[in-house]
Parts: sequence; C-alpha cells; structure tokens
Amino acid sequence: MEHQITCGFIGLGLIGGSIARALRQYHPDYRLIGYDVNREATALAVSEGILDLELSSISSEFSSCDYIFLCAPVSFNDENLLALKAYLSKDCLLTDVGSVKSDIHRHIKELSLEDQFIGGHPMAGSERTGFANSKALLLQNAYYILTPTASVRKEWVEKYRELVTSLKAIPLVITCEKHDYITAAISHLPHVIAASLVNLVKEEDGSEGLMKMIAAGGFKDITRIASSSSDMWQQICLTNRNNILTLLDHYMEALSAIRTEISAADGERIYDFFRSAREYRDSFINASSGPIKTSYTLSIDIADRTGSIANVAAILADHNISIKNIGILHNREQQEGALNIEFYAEESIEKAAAILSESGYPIHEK
Ligand SMILES: NC(=O)c1ccc[n+]([C@@H]2O[C@H](COP(=O)([O-])OP(=O)(O)OC[C@H]3O[C@@H](n4cnc5c(N)ncnc54)[C@H](O)[C@@H]3O)[C@@H](O)[C@H]2O)c1
Ligand SMILES: O=C(O)C(=O)C[C@]1(C(=O)O)C=C[C@@H](O)C=C1
Repeated sequence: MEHQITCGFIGLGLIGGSIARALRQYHPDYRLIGYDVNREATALAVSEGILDLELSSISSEFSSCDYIFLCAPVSFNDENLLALKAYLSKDCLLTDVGSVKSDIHRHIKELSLEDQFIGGHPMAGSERTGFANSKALLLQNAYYILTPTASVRKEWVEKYRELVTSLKAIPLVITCEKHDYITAAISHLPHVIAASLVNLVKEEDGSEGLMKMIAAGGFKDITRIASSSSDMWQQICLTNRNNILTLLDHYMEALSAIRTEISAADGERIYDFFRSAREYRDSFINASSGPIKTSYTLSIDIADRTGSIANVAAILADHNISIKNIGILHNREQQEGALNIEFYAEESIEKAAAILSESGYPIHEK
C-alpha cells in the first residue's frame, strides 16, 4: 500500500489554519492532524473537513507525521518542542512559521534537532488571528521563506520547496540571520511605526475626537497593521531586538534629517525625499507577493436615501447578474463610491458596470 503523507499541526490559528486549508485543497489525499490549546479551533477544523483528527495533547499520534508545523505563538515553541521530542520520528521534517528565525534555530540546536529542522515563514498574514480567519488564499503568490539548518538533508530542502510551491506560495531559501534583518526592515519596524503613529494621534487628538473621526485613506492605509495581535508583536520585538534597534536607529536618523529639511524650508530636499520614496515604492507594484486578486468588485456612488441599495440590486437582478457580496463604505477613503458590490466572475463586473453606468450610477472599478 502506498504511504499516506501525514502532516501535524501544533497550533491551528491564522497561519496554521491557512497552511492546513491549503494542504487540504491541493493535497486532498494527505492526512492532517492537529493539536491546539483552544479545542474550538481543532473542532471547527474537523467539522469543516480540514483536519482528519484533533488531538487533546502533544501525544504519540505525532510520531506518524512526515511534516510537523509548529504554529502556536512563538513563546510556546520551547515547551511544545520539549513535549514533541519524545514522539518525533527521525523521518519527520520539522518546521515552524514564526516571524523571527534565529531564536527557534537556537532552541532546535539546544534540543539536537538540527538534522530535521527547516525554519519556515510565510510572508503573508493579517491583523486578525484565529482559525476562523484562516484561508488557503493567504498563501497564494506569497513568498514563503525557508531557513534550513546547516545539517538538514538537501533533499529535504528540495522536498519542502516543492510542498510550498504546491500550495501556490513562492519558496525562498535564505539563512536565519539574513531573514531576521530583512524582516526587521520590511515587517517588524513598520509595525512599530504604525503603532507609534496611532499612539501619537491618540495623544494629540482633542476631547471631541476629530482626528479619529476624519482620519481617511492615508492614515488608515499606513496604520491597518496597528490592529495586529499585541502578544505576537511583543514577542517579535523581544526576539529580534538587535535588528529592530539597528533599523529603528536608522529610521530615527532619517526622520531627523527630514525634520531638519522641513525646518529649513528646503523645498528641493523635501521634494527629493518624496520623489525618491515614490519612485522606489512604485517599483514594488508589479513585484510578486501577496494573494492574487480574485475578487471582482466595483464601487458606485449612490444617494443616501431609503431604497437606493434595493434599486441597484433590482437593476442587477433584472439583468441576471448575481451579487456575491454587497456593503456600504462608511467613509469615502479613496474618494470612491459609497456602495461596494462583489461579483462571482469577471464578466459580471464588466456587464454590471455598463448597465449601472447607463442607469446613471458613477462607477469606480477596484
Ligand atoms: N499573523 C500573521 O500575520 C503572521 C504571519 C506569518 C507568521 N506568523 C507567525 O505565526 C505564528 C502564529 O501566529 P498566528 O497569526 O497564526 O496566531 P493565532 O493567534 O491566529 O494562532 C495561534 C494558535 O495557537 C494556539 N495556541 C496558543 N498556545 C498554544 C500552545 N501552547 N500549544 C498549542 N497551541 C497553542 C492558539 O489557540 C491559536 O489557535 C506566530 O508565531 C507568528 O510569528 C504570523
Ligand atoms: O498583512 C499583515 O497584516 C501583516 O502584518 C503580515 C506580516 C507583514 O508584516 O507583512 C506580518 C508578520 C508576519 O511575520 C508576516 C507578514
């Protein structure tokens, strides 16, 4: 009988859940088992057909695994690894999903598990947590960084690369040290900046809360990630301290430089500051990363009147166009319309745009 691949999960939240969903979608023949301190997460995963088996502890069931994904918050990795070591088969590829890699590599070395460990980090996520928010699409077209130890078998690195590719993510092999410096710049420091900016506005806002009330696209774009898990970001700051401090120092120097230029009313340098950032940022747009856009949404301006939404829905129904989702934009962050309509297919969006436009609704395709 052919060997059935078994994947084990310790922690089945946003990231563990998303990997499990992608494995279920692209490898329906794999057996997926999981343990989470929150039994609701694993119970939900079983009821949705994502897990084949939910476990109430780290037990001998894990000895049948070909892959084990450590997906609990990183602060629990030490105790979970200790518990797991007793059951770990030598043929199992052990990996994690933590946002910082050097410290897990250190634990792995302390536990003499280097021969079977490849660090993993999908460069995708969300400000939300928990299995209920997980989705296979999260991994689609996202870079998935692999940090193999020096002694892990090369075939296993290849095997893991292939698995990541099969889940529609893009594998990238680098050292854990390089990973930690890069992510400090493009992920960890931005989270510190977003949170500090939100805290600044909280302090500066008057008692009427006008800043909070009128904050529009700019503020919201740059601060979405300030809604992320405080536990997770506390752990990241504590485990990647030196890299974050180095980059924070560079950033403070850059802020100080632009402060000097604004203070000196040096128009040319201020212009150059924004031009250089714009040019570099624009060069990111076609870079491959993040989920491929598969939502077909348009937004339209509607009058703030009873029956406006019903009218739009009736026009679409008359033309046999199904609506997948409909929602009101409470503020016009990007000067866009006030009603968001999502369709099932690209053809529908084109047809709907033409019909609604003919009926006098200004359209903004997203
Ligand atoms: N959220 C992101 O954007 C993101 C992206 C990439 C990587 N990561 C990394 O993924 C890891 C998990 O993050 P997440 O966003 O999935 O968090 P999450 O809170 O959504 O999921 C963590 C899960 O672990 C469970 N858990 C808690 N303690 C446990 C324990 N002792 N044993 C077993 N399970 C336990 C929780 O019940 C929860 O279901 C973090 O270490 C983070 O660095 C997060
Ligand atoms: O999109 C988000 O909400 C994220 O913050 C995801 C993000 C990131 O900084 O890009 C956060 C932490 C992870 O380690 C990887 C990805």
